[in-house]
Amino acid sequence: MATTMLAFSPLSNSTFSTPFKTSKNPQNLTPFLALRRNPFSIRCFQSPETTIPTQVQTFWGWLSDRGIISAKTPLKPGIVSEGLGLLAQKNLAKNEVVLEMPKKFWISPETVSASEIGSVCNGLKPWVSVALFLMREKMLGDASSWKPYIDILPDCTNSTIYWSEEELSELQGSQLLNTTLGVKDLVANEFAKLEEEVIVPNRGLFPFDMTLNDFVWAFGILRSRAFTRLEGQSLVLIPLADLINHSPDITVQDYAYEIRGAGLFSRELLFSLKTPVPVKAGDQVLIQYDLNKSNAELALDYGFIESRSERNAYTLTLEIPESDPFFGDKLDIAESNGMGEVAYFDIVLDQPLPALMLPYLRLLALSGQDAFLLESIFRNSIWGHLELPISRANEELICQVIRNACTAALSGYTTTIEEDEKLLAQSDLNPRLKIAIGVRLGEKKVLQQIDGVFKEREMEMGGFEYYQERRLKDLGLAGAQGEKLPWIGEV
Ligand SMILES: C[S@@+](CC[C@H](N)C(=O)[O-])C[C@H]1O[C@@H](n2cnc3c(N)ncnc32)[C@H](O)[C@@H]1O
Repeated sequence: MATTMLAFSPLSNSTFSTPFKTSKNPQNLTPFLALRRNPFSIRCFQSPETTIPTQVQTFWGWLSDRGIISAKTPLKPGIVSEGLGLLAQKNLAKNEVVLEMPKKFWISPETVSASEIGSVCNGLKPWVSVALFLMREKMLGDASSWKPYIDILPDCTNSTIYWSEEELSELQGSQLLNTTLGVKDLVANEFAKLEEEVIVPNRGLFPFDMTLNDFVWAFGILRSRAFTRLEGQSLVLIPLADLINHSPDITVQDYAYEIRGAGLFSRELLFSLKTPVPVKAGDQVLIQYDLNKSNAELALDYGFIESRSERNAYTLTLEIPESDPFFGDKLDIAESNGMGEVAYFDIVLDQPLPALMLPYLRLLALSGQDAFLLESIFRNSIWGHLELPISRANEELICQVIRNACTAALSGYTTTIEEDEKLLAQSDLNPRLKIAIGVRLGEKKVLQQIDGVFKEREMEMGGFEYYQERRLKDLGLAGAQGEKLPWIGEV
């Protein structure tokens, strides 16, 4: 195997966020996005205040005028430690419906198509068109019919896309840093295209100074609050419902929301939100955003992380190098088994390696005397063989490559696990710094775990049964201990 690549993986299978995929890892820290902010400062909603801000009151009045809420509505917005949130107005039972929002109050790509800018948004990616719509509505100010909603949206969250260069430097060496820079790059590219193809040629519709910062704001809003797993919808903002915060204590898999018909004789669609757990009057209604997201994904999408160990993950990217003399055969075998030239493996702290990782690695490492297994007569049975050790040379190479990659990745961080643990024990840590330390610590622990797994394999290698021994045994030509009988040649 000439090279085995370890890199970050673009992950985003969000619930309450976006269908964006990131691509490559920028190599440096230079932010192309100058967000003017003091290090570790956050404007986002801070500790609870008792009075409801005027914008929230106006928003509530706006919803009430449109008949969306009434005296019977079992929740209302309030200031909580996560910013704004939804507070129960009465005791709520598990699975009780707390909000129903008709489709005409959603902001989706359809809303954009039907709007004044619809004709110039044809062909835009759904998220780009909604981001452009949001930016424009914000700039329209009083002239926007969405103003009461736009006014309650935060200027930023603690998502890493909003971090300053100094804040990002705390993530040095981490996959999250690469992913964040990749996402920012992607957003900047989309904005440049949008500016050239839509904004500038249609100045009549966009008579404002629209900057990359504005687009990043809109992107962050979508990433943190658009619902993406709704039937028939790519992404959709649901005012009021998007004030729901996340609770790490809610671990039910079922989604707390759905789209359903408004009634037997109505063709209207409703977004319906339920509380997944019972809530006492006055307490916050919360949901689980996504049980499958890693801390890095939570940090990127929403700007928070959790302490549960399974949120710590590291994505190994493995690739069949084109320079491999057996590239074609290996690719064919990978593809016949549902994989490809590149494979991403999410390794989770305290959990076993993904089942397909060792077979894929053995395939990548196949060479020399083992290469006969790549011949077409083995095509139907090869994957079964790869599920078990092939040869000592093959297994040694895998261990060596992975352990070297772990050492290289670990050397990229500027702090050790012990230093991070000490830092995290401090009280009053800035939330962004806490996220940075938590994520880099988690990544390092996973890397250490991977290294440990392959170190153990190296030590156990002498006791493994390899392909040739299995084959001899199958043919009844090996002794009880797998030793080759003296008169046996190659099989
Ligand atoms: C869908 S919005 C929820 C409403 C939001 N709190 C607000 O003030 O507009 C998601 C954002 O809320 C905040 N949030 C939600 N749950 C949180 C949690 N458990 N811890 C910290 N922040 C949270 C994060 O800023 C996240 O990006």
